[in-house]
Amino acid sequence: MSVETEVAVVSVTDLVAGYLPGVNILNGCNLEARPGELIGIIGPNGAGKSTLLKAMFGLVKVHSGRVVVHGADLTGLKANKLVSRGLGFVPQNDNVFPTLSVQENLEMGIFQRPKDFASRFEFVTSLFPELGKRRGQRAGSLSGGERQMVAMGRALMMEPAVLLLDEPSAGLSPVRQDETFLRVHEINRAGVCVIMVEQNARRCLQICDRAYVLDQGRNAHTGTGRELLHDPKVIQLYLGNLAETVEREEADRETPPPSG
Ligand SMILES: Nc1ncnc2c1ncn2[C@@H]1O[C@H](COP(=O)(O)OP(=O)(O)OP(=O)(O)O)[C@@H](O)[C@H]1O
Repeated sequence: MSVETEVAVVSVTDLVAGYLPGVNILNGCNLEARPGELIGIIGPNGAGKSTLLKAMFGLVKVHSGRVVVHGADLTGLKANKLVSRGLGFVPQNDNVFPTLSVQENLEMGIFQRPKDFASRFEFVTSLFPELGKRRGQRAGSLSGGERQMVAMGRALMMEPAVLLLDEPSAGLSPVRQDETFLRVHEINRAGVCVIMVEQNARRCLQICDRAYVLDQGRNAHTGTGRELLHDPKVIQLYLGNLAETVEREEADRETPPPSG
């Protein structure tokens, strides 16, 4: 075992997984997240990014390979077991109970440890003060960005060591997307290791410590967010052309990403 693997919060090794027998979507993915890291997963449509998160969270059948959390092999465990072993997952869709209030949604997040509700509610509302103010409001009546906060808040109730986020900015307006990236950054700064799948690759690379580019169910590139943002191959294949990159960087300089 390498030193890096020993200190990893999560390590995924040679993961082969898929929805149907004999049809692999992941063809040997590897990923590692160390304490306090914000990890991005980007890549083209259909690359298997969401499938990787779902396989880590026991929602997709793993055919071979391993998912290790804090040194324990948790491959193939069911989601409820994984939650109590330190994994949190926020799916892209249907991630709140719309008929329940904000507070009830957060209570659902910690039904396994109801006695800890008050202290975790305090932590979550320190990150998302709006949720405290709207605790009695039905989640279904919130905006897309607010619902995303409820979903992240609910996953944070169980004090996860690692939070898996599937496209948190999907379907939000550019302003709300920026706000969501800021929130993700704050969650990470509060000490939670975050692994985030994102369609908005550029924004994701700007805030993450390291990222993995997936293509056809395999690792295609790995590096720091900064390295990948400036890697000509990654730019050409996944971020648009160079001229566009320079143009966008100039625009981004006017609206800088959250500083760490
Ligand atoms: N429930 C499912 N049953 C069968 N195949 C599925 C299912 N969900 C996804 N797939 C297939 O798995 C492949 C990878 O999908 P996945 O959603 O992981 O890709 P992605 O990289 O997250 O793509 P996108 O950026 O478009 O969301 C696709 O070919 C998709 O059709």
